Amino acid sequence: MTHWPEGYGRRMLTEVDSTNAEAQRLAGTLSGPAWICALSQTAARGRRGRPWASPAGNFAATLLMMPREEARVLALRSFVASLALYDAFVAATGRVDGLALKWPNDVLLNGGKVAGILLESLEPRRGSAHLAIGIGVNLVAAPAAEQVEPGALRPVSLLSETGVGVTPDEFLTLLAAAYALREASFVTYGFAAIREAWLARAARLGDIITARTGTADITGTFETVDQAGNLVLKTASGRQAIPAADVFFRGGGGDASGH
Ligand SMILES: O=C(O)CCCC[C@@H]1SC[C@@H]2NC(=O)N[C@@H]21
Repeated sequence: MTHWPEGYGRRMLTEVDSTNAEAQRLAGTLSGPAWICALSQTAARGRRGRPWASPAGNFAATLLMMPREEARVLALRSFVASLALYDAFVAATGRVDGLALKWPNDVLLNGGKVAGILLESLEPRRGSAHLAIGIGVNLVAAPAAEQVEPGALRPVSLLSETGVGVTPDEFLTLLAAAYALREASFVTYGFAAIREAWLARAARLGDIITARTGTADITGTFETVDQAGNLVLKTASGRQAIPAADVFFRGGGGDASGH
């Protein structure tokens, strides 16, 4: 049986516009990290201003934290959180088959996107910056493939891919426990251990992929993720370290690392 981790608060909401928006409203009022979970969201947001479908039965939560760190260290929580998500899926299903991580922080199941993360840093309140790690998981339902942009991976749900039914409440406990462990590792040992574990679960490492940065499409061999969390591609014009982009796989399908 998984226990709720010590030191983390928990708020369960029936409905909210967005748990990240709620985190923003709560920033400065909490004395420690807290999970804000909602059974449904009416205005959930995804990365790059995209909407995120958040029907009842799926998981929606934001971890609000206030670590006293520089922005570049805060941003590495993207990897801490995606690893914890991976761990939570393993705990929920009892298997690693078909699970993989896609840079920067998506979780893939059987080549489709089953979970996404939206990391937002919030204006400093009472002296310390806040970080909102918003996590959405398609536990029971996923949008139709036509609803995502061309070339993006097909959305999948945990239920449709594995037959495993998990409630948002159960998933929150698994995720909070997994996150607390990965966070402790990050704080104690730094990014190196997180990076290594993340790379061992990475989808398409060594393959040719395309990173769309907003100003350019960069295609090259996915070599690694560097110490700063950048995606490193070996391209025809040399090695490029990319801090932010959407990644596209050839053929769109995207397989799993099978770690
Ligand atoms: O685009 C992505 O892949 C990130 C999706 C993040 C969605 C989650 S659901 C909980 C939290 N609240 C939001 O409004 N967004 C995040």
